[in-house]
Amino acid sequence: MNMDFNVVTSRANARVKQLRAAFAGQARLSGGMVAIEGDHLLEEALRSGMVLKTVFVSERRSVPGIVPRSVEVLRLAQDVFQSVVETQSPQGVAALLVPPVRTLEAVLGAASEAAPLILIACGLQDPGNLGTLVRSAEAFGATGVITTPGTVSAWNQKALRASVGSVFRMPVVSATLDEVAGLRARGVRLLAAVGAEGDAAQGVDFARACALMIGNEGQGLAAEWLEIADGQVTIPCPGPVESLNAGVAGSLLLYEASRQRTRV
Ligand SMILES: C[S@@+](CC[C@H](N)C(=O)[O-])C[C@H]1O[C@@H](n2cnc3c(N)ncnc32)[C@H](O)[C@@H]1O
Repeated sequence: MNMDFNVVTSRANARVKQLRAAFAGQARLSGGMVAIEGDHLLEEALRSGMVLKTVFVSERRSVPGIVPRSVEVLRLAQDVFQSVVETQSPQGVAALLVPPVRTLEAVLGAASEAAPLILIACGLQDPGNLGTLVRSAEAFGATGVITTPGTVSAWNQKALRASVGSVFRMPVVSATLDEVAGLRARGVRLLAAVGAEGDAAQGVDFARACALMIGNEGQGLAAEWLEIADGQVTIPCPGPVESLNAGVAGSLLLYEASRQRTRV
């Protein structure tokens, strides 16, 4: 299908409008689709088995060779392309994709996996932090990531970029307080990451099934999350800082869990 095409010169083109809505995070107008931009994310999306709806290329460049011939491709006039994309991208390629439907069950990992390792982002607002955490979760072998109500979407443009494609592969699911509390009945210990006065991370057993709850950048973990926790864990900081960045704290705890799990 993606051979040669007419150049779309109108911002009123239906697909262009969908792309713009997706970049703006307007799920209803975009038909629930997600926008991505740049060659690297496009490659990661395809490599990760994402279903691409449409690829958009600026008239100034060619269609990336990795795009399957079955995918719809639209060539946009340069001014139309630049008016739609999130950044002033020099790469001139963007795409609409259908995000995969994922369940809480997927976050627990395959039944053959003895001990789920879950990262729970409790009210994180910074998409860079969330993307970083999803990337670290994949790097350190977590089974999935949960976002709680009020947390920025993992499909946000900045979160996608910070995850460098991990969002395409890691199960990231939204869950309520009750659903998270319900994980305890599945044998998952809920560990609240707190800046001070928790058990020192290196003495906590992360090898058993557990979920690490990371709090909001400003307020930390709200009382209701602390109440359902089975324990509190702190990364000791000898330096005179009040707390660590949420993305850093979660990544360090995931590293410690991975270190314990892969110890021989
Ligand atoms: C920037 S901190 C929040 C700071 C907030 N003022 C507070 O009092 O909690 C964001 C989150 O990172 C995690 N965190 C930060 N420093 C940590 C540490 N030293 N040990 C464990 N978790 C930490 C906690 O989950 C915290 O809620």
